[in-house]
Amino acid sequence: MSRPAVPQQPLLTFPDAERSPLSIRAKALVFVDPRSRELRKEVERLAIRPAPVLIQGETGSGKELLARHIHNASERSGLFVALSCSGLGARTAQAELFGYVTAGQESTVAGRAGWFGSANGGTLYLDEIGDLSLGLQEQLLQALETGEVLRVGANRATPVDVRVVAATSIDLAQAVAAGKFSERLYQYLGDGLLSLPPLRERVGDILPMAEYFLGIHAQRLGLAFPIIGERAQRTLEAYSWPGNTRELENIIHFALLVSTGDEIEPRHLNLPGIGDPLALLESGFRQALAVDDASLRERLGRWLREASQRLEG
Ligand SMILES: Nc1ncnc2c1ncn2[C@@H]1O[C@H](COP(=O)(O)OP(=O)(O)OP(=O)(O)O)[C@@H](O)[C@H]1O
Repeated sequence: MSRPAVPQQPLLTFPDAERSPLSIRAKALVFVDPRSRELRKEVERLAIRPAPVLIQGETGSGKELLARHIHNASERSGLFVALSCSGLGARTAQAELFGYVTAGQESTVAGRAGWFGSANGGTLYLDEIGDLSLGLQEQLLQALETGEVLRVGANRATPVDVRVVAATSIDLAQAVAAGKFSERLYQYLGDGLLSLPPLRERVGDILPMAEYFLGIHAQRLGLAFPIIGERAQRTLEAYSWPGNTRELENIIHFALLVSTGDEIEPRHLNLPGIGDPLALLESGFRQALAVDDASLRERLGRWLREASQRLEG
């Protein structure tokens, strides 16, 4: 039996308020490292299935970009609606997510439809799904399983055709074990699990991404396109990138603005430790401790101690 059509809602504003103003939305996925290329194959495979997807990855690693890519590759005709579950109001979350009806019908169309209804025919991206309350997790699962939502204040359920792509930066299996996340929803979403490795484990992506960000920011700002010098390249590859791709983009944007010649050098990279002599000495100490030869280790240690005393004095 075919379902009654649900009108498409003319929306949307994406909740971008928490994003760094420096960050721009990449138009392309830069996936060069062998691990990323494997992941890409998995993404293409999952994208064309109607099933939900769960993307697990550290903050800034590219989960939303991947979700957009999945939506585009799925050829679903509706909108891609991005929602951060951590941004939902404690008391209004249910109405925000599933919509509501009011006697006077004075609310806006978007308000009535809720995020779920707004993604009808398209994809609902639920960032940090672990932040959803257990009650809403159950309602979400029910909506996904039945293809219907019950708006707050409504007597009848409304049919919806929504594909969910959820994302998390925490290990949801642990949240399930701790009783904080619904096991059934985890199993439902986990059918399409994508694990996005942190940037430090995709070293082959670092320089191509750096070049890519340099290109788009240089073009946007009308600046000449400097090259990334050999030493700066090694520095970028050796850094641990706790903020992942978003941090890399910010570092490259900064380097573009502060470099004067036609080459980016390590001193242009605003990374912890670079240009800070005490931090350099600290890393020297660490390396000296690892030296096999005891007398050399002792001499290096003495020399480094003297140097740091001079610096501190
Ligand atoms: N593979 C990639 N190629 C090009 N740009 C990328 C890639 N991955 C991420 N980016 C860019 O890095 C930035 C961060 O990505 P995104 O917002 O998708 O990360 P996220 O994991 O969803 O972050 P958060 O955990 O904060 O929600 C964005 O500007 C995005 O366009």
